[in-house]
Amino acid sequence: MDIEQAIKNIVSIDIFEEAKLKENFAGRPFYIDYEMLHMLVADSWKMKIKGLPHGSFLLAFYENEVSVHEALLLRVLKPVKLPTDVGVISSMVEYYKDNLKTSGKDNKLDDFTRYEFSFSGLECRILGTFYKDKNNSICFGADVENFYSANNYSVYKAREKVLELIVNFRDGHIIPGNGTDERIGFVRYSSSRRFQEDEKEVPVYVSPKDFLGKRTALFGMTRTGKSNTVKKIVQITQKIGNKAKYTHFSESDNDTESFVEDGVPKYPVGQIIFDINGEYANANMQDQGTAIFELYKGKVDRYSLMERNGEDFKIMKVNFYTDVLGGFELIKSSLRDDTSDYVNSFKMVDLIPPENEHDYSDKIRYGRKKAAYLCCLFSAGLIPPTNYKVYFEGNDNLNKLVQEDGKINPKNGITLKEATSWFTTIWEQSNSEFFEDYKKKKGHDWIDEDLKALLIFLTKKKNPTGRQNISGYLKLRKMKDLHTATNEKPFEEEIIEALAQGKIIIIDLSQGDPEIQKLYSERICSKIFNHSMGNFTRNKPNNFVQFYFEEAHNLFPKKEDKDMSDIYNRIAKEGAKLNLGLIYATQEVSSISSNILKNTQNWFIAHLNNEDEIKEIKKYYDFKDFTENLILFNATSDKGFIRMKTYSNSFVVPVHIDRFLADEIDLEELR
Ligand SMILES: Nc1ncnc2c1ncn2[C@@H]1O[C@H](COP(=O)(O)OP(=O)(O)OP(=O)(O)O)[C@@H](O)[C@H]1O
Repeated sequence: MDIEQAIKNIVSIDIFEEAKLKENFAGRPFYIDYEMLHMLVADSWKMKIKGLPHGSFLLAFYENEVSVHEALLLRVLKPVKLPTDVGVISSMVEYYKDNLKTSGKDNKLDDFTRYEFSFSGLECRILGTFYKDKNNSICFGADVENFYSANNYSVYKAREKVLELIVNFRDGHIIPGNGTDERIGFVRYSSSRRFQEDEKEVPVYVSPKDFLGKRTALFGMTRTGKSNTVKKIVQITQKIGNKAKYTHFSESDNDTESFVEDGVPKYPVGQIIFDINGEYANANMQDQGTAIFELYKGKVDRYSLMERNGEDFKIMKVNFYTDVLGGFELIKSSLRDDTSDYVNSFKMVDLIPPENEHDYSDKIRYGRKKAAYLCCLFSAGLIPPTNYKVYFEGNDNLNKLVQEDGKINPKNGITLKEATSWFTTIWEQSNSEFFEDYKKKKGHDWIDEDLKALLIFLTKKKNPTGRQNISGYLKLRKMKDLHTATNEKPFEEEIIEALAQGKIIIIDLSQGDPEIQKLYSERICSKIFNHSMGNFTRNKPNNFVQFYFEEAHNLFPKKEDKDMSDIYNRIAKEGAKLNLGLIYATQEVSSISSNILKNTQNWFIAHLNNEDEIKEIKKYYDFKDFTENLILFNATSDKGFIRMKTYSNSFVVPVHIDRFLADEIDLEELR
């Protein structure tokens, strides 16, 4: 049966008919308020319904009036005391003291006592109410509008089709069935599955619409199945992207809707994975050929930091001489933590070309600054393009200072080597008469603040006549690995184009140190963000682009970081309007900035091993009901066992995520 049919079948279920089967009876409530319900359960009832694991879904039906169709949705939380418990406990203890057997075949309990002992109380959270509206269709409200005295209700365990309807119920009214939903896993309540193994597997579907342009978090310790879940989401996204109505942007399109009517995206969906460990970009032994690049050949472009012999990788290098601003951004990010005075002044230099073409003086000053900056790159060992020359306005007197015959004239174009020696002489002679006279005449220095910062960096001398006593341009040597002298199209432009066509881009950062990983992911994200913002402000359409980050704690701003200009904060806050989605995985929930957490709509939580992380999770949705269970973990059987809250689902559902397997990718996806 295909998924569409399966979903249609769920929709046709009437829980008011099908949930109230005798064999699903779980107990009778004795206390009820707006949030909690306490009920009486018996061991025999529990046996019949194959147990009541923590987190399982129950339905409490109001039974007093035939015309009222109302059922409270409950989640099993923990045992609660019954008024009769004191008597039961003391009687049980008496049996123990008398060394009388209370269990097994030849136990010594009389029928009445055995009956009394078999009851217990159970506390359940009320998650909301299912009811029928005037049109007789089933709706869900995430609270309780009214409750009657407890004796009016009977509680049933939600199983099979009824459970399927509950866990796949969306948005109050919208029930899955629009043909775009995809299976992600099946309902799983607990690590132990003695009873659950006998029960029919109940599939859980997600709406890809929940992920597109939204923020999704995957939290869990290492080896708990986060990457597997990411791969499932990539697969689901790819499937819906294939259904896009148009393959290209239409120039005349000024309709800002991102979806066509049936929840299908208008344009293909681009996906970009920042692959810190290289597990998406490279063949992965442990996962038996489930590396994304192998499965989606032809749809994937892989980028690497280094040349990869014989492998189909594009190299991410920047030509620092032609992309001056882009290169300078990389340099500034790499010097972010260097706060010495002269480095700070260097980082503050403004290399943006003057806007006003006719401001001659500004243009001349900019020309000098740019040339001095390029000399710093050259001195640091970044190879310039062949026959590269710089042109800037010097001064006849200064040219003579550099060489008696004044032959090195920057106005006519000079090599970077010549320019370096030109600037070095100028700085060393900057106390000479020419500069004093200039200042007297013009009221400002020939060497302005920006040029001064660059010349200090270039000559390694803070004092023009002093010794070389700082590192200066040597600090740029690490940029050599990021630089290329070729004149190809910048790789970010290629990436943006490929994303618009709905490709999957994998950025293999596994060969870079953490600083390089940060630099690259920030740079690429900023370029994509700015491109989308440009489209947005010009009223042009943006297709959906989904960003995937593993080990997000290494890249994202820290919790205490309130810098809203940070690119990840911006994607989290403004991404929705630009159709940019964010999917991030980490084991350190507590280190993620609250701006990002607050803007996260989809949550997948696997095992977490400490209180700090759990404390953070507790603050969101109804995860507080699961905190104790999240600490428990069985390394063999619990991989992929998560608690999931998606945007359109009103409550957390415990799910075992399906394995991402190569042979399940159908040809349709690879179209
Ligand atoms: N849903 C699942 N069902 C069964 N096994 C799974 C599932 N998800 C993952 N696994 C198994 O667990 C292993 C670890 O999974 P995965 O790499 O997805 O974890 P992770 O949390 O991303 O780990 P890391 O943080 O180390 O990257 C996989 O090799 C796979 O064999």
